[in-house]
Amino acid sequence: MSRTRIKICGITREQDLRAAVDAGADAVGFVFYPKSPRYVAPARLRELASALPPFVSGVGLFVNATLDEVREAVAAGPIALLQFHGDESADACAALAAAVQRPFVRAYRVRPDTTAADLIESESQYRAASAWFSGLLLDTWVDAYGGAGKVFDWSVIPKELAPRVVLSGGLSVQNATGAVAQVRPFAVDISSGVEAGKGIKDARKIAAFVDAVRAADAIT
Ligand SMILES: O=C(O)c1ccccc1N[C@@H]1O[C@H](COP(=O)(O)O)[C@@H](O)[C@H]1O
Repeated sequence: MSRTRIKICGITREQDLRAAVDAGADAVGFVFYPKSPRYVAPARLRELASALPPFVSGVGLFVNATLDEVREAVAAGPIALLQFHGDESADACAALAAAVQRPFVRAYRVRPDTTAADLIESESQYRAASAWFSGLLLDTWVDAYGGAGKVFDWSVIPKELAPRVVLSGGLSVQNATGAVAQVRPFAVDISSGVEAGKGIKDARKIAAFVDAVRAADAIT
C-alpha cells in the first residue's frame, strides 16, 4: 500500500496548524503572497513556528517574489521546501532555491488545452535547470494564481509522471478518494477545500480529507 503524502496549505492560525498535524498531514503550507487572503508575513511565521513539530515540513509558497522576500521568509521560520506558484522561469526558480539552499516544487497551472507532452517537457526542463527541483505541483489554470478550488481534467496526467507529481486544484473531502485512486500522485495539496472561510481552516474537513486520501491508499 502506497501512502500518499498530504499537504494542507494556507495555514494562518495555530489551531489550524495543530489540526493538520493531528490529522496526520506531512506538510503545511504558508502563503507569502500578500494578495492572498491566506497571506502570512514572515513575522507571523515566526509565531506559528512553535506549533510545528518535528517531521512535519513547512512549505513556503511564493508568487513572483524577490530574492529578498524569499530570504526573509526562510530566515523567519522552518521552511523546508519552496513552492513557486507564479510566473517564475525555470532559471529564476533555480536561482532562488540555490540562494536559500532549499528544494522547490514548481506549480504548473493546467489549462484546458494542456497536453501530457507539455507536462513531461516542463518536468524535464525544471529537472535540467536545477538540482534543487523536487517535482511538479499540478494546479488548475484560473485567472488568479491559486487557491481557487477549481479542478482540472486529471486524465491529462501521464501515467509515468503521476508517481512524482503533487496533485492540487479543487481537491475536497468529496473528490479526494476518487482523485487519488485515479491519478495515484506522490502527494496531494489542498487549501480552500478544507476551509470554513478564506484563510480559516475547518478541523473536521481536514480530518475527513486525510481519511478520504487514506481510503484511496487502502485500495490496491
Ligand atoms: O492559497 C492561496 O491563497 C494561493 C495563492 C496564490 C497561489 C497559490 C495559492 N494556493 C495554492 O493553490 C493550489 C490550489 O488550491 P485549492 O485547494 O484549489 O484551494 C494549492 O496548491 C495551494 O497551495
